[in-house]
Amino acid sequence: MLNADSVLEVLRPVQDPELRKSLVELNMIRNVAIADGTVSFTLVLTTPACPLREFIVEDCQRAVKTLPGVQEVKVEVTAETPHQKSLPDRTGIEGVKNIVAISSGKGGVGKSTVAVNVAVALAQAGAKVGLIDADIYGPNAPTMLGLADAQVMVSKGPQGDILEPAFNHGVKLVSMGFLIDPDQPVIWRGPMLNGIIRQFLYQTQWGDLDYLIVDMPPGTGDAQLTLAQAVPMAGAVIVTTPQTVALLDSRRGLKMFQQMGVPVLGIVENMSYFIPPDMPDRQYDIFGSEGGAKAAQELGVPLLGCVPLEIPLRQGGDRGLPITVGDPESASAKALKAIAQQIAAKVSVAALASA
Ligand SMILES: Nc1ncnc2c1ncn2[C@@H]1O[C@H](COP(=O)(O)OP(=O)(O)OP(=O)(O)O)[C@@H](O)[C@H]1O
Repeated sequence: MLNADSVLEVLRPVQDPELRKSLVELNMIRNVAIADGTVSFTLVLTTPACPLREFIVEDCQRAVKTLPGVQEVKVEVTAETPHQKSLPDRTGIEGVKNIVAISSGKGGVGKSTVAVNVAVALAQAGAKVGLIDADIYGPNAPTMLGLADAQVMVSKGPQGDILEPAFNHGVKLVSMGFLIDPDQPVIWRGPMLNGIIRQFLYQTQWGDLDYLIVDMPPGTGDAQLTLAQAVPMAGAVIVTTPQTVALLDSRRGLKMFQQMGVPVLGIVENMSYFIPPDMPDRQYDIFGSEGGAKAAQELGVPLLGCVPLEIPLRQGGDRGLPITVGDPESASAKALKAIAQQIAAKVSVAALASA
C-alpha cells in the first residue's frame, strides 16, 4: 500500500553518507505527499553547500521507486545548517551559527583568496554568509570582493557603535581595511587589533548567518588568540603552498589551534600546480607536488582540496570579481567550490556530533 508510512519505511535504510545515519531518523525527510503515483517530499540537508546533494537525492529516488505504484519521485531540497555547540567560557554571536577561521602560517600563500572564494561559494549554494577580514598586514578582502570603495556605516546602539557590514556577491563584509589608515605603519595597527576583532564579532549587525568566515592575519599571533578565546569556533582551515617551509609554518598553526581547543577542519593546498592559459590541459608542479597531501597525512587532518595557480584567479581578485563568480567553470573555481562544500560538510558533522 502506497502511503506516507510506506515511503518513510523504504527511505529508512538510506543514510546520510557523512553522518552515517538514517535520513528518516535524522528527520531529514519531511512533508511526504502522494498523488496519483507521484511521491513528493522535502529533503532537509544539514548544509545548503552539501557536496553529496545529488548523490543523496538519487539514493532517495531509487529507494522510493521500489514501491509498487510509484511513477515519479519529486524531491524538494532545502537545508537547515546546525548551530555549533556553545562553550561555557566563550560567548557566541546571536544569530551566527558557525564561525570558521581561515589561517596560514605565513603571508602570501593565498589565504584571503581562499577565504573570499569560500565565502562566495557558500553564498552561491544558498547559505547566509559573513566575512571578517582581520588581516592587519594586508586587508585585501574589500578589493577582492569589489568593495574597495565601500564605507562601513556606523550607528549608535545601546552598548556603543554598531557596524553595518558592506555587501557584495552574496557576502556581508567588515574589514580592517575599512577602519585603518592604509598609510599607518603596521606597528601602530597591532595594538588596535584585539579591540577591532571584538567589535567585528560583537558590534556588527550580522543578522542571521549560517557561516561567519574569518580571514586571519598570517602566523600564530594575537588575533588568533583573541578570536579563539572570545568565541566558540566551529573550526579552523589552514592554507598552505606545497613547499616544505610553508608546511612547517602550517604545523605551528595547527598546534596552536589544537592547544586552544579549536578543531582544525583541514588543510587547503594553494598554488598546487600551474595551468598555462594557452594550454589549459597542461599542468606544471612549480612548487613540487603532493606536499599538502603528505602534510595532511602527517598531521592527521584532512586535505580539503588543492587550488591550481591560474592567472584569472589573481586577475579576478584584483578586479573585485572572485573567480567563483567571474569564471565558475575554471579549474580553480571548481576546486574552491569543492573546498567550500568540504568545509560546510565538516562543520555540520561536528555540530551534529556535539549536539
Ligand atoms: N591559486 C592562485 N593562482 C593565482 N594567483 C593567486 C592564487 N592564490 C593567490 N593568488 C594571488 O596571490 C596574491 C596573494 O594572495 P592572497 O592575498 O590571497 O594571500 P594571503 O595569504 O592572504 O596574503 P597576505 O599574507 O598578504 O594576507 C594575490 O594577488 C592573489 O590574487
